[in-house]
Amino acid sequence: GRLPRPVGVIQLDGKTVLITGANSGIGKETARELARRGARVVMACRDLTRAEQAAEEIRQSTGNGNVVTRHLDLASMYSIRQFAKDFLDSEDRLDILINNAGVMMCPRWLTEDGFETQLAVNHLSHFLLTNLLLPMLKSSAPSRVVNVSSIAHHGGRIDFDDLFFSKKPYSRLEGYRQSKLANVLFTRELSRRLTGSGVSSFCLHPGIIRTELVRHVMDWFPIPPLRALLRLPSLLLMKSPWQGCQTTVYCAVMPGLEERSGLYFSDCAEKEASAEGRDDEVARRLWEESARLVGLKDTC
Ligand SMILES: NC(=O)c1ccc[n+]([C@@H]2O[C@H](COP(=O)([O-])OP(=O)(O)OC[C@H]3O[C@@H](n4cnc5c(N)ncnc54)[C@H](O)[C@@H]3O)[C@@H](O)[C@H]2O)c1
Repeated sequence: GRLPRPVGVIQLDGKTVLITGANSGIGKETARELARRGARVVMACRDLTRAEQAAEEIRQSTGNGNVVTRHLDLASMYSIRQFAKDFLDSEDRLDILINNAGVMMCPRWLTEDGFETQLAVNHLSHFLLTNLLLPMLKSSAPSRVVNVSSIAHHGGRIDFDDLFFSKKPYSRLEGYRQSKLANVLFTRELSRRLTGSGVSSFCLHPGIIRTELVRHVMDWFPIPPLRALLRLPSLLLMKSPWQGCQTTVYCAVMPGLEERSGLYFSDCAEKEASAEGRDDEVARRLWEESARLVGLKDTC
C-alpha cells in the first residue's frame, strides 16, 4: 500500500474536503491522511458522538485543528437535503467530495423514503448529495468527486424493473453488488455530464480491508466462538484501514488524474471496471431513474 511518490507529499492547505461515513474504517483513515496534508476536513456522519471522538483523535494525531463533524444520515433524503443546505450556507468551498459511507449485506430494510437500504445508502444518497453540492464543486474547480465502490460491482446488475427487490426475493449479496455497480456507473455518467466543468470523478475498490463493514455478515454467526473463528482468517488476510484508504487518497490528490475522469481504480492504479460498469446506456438510464427517485428536477 505505498503511495506513488508525488501523492505522498502533496499538501492541501486552503482546500476543503468532505467525507461521508468518516467516523470508522476506511473513511476515518482517509480523513486522517487528508488532515495530515493540511486540508479543512468535514466529517459527515450519522453518529455524532462517535464522529466527534474520531475527529478529536485525528486533530491530536495530525496537529490539524481544522477537522469538523456534521450530522448526516444517508438513509434519509430529508437529512441529505438539510445537510447540503447547511453546508452550502456555511462553507465557502468544496475541493474534494469523498462518497465513502456504505452498508453491506444488511437485511431487506426499507428507508423512510421506501428505498431498499443498500441502494439508498450506497448510491441514491450520494447521487443526491453530489448533485446538491455541485454548484460549490464547480465554483471551487478544479475539484473532484471520489466514490468508494468495490470489486463486488463485478457480477452486479441494475434491475430497473425491480430496483428495491419488491417483486423478486431479496438477496443481500445481489443488493450489495447492484449498489456498488451503481457507484461505478454514477461516476462514469457524472464525468460525462461534467466534461469541461473542471469537476472530475473517480471510483475505486479499496482492497479487502478489516473494518466494521462485515457487521451484518456476522449476524449469521450468532455464537461467539464461531465469530472468533471467522475473524481469524480476516486478521491474517485483510489489510488495515490505513492501507484501505490509499486508493481513495490517490484518486483525491494525484496530480493530472483529471484526464482519467470517470474511471475505476484499485491499488493506486487504473483498472478496468466490469462490462456492466462500462455500459454508457445503463449509466444514462440509472442517472435518470435516480433523479426521479430522489426528486431532482434539474441535474447537470
Ligand atoms: N472493507 C472492505 O473490505 C471494503 C471492500 C470494498 C469496498 N468497501 C467500501 O468501503 C466503504 C467504507 O467501508 P468500511 O469498510 O470502512 O466500513 P465501515 O462500516 O467501517 O464504514 C462505513 C461507514 O459508513 C457509515 N454509514 C453507514 N450507513 C450510514 C448512514 N445511513 N448514514 C451515514 N453514514 C452511514 C458508517 O457509520 C461507517 O462510518 C464502503 O462504501 C464499502 O462498501 C469496503
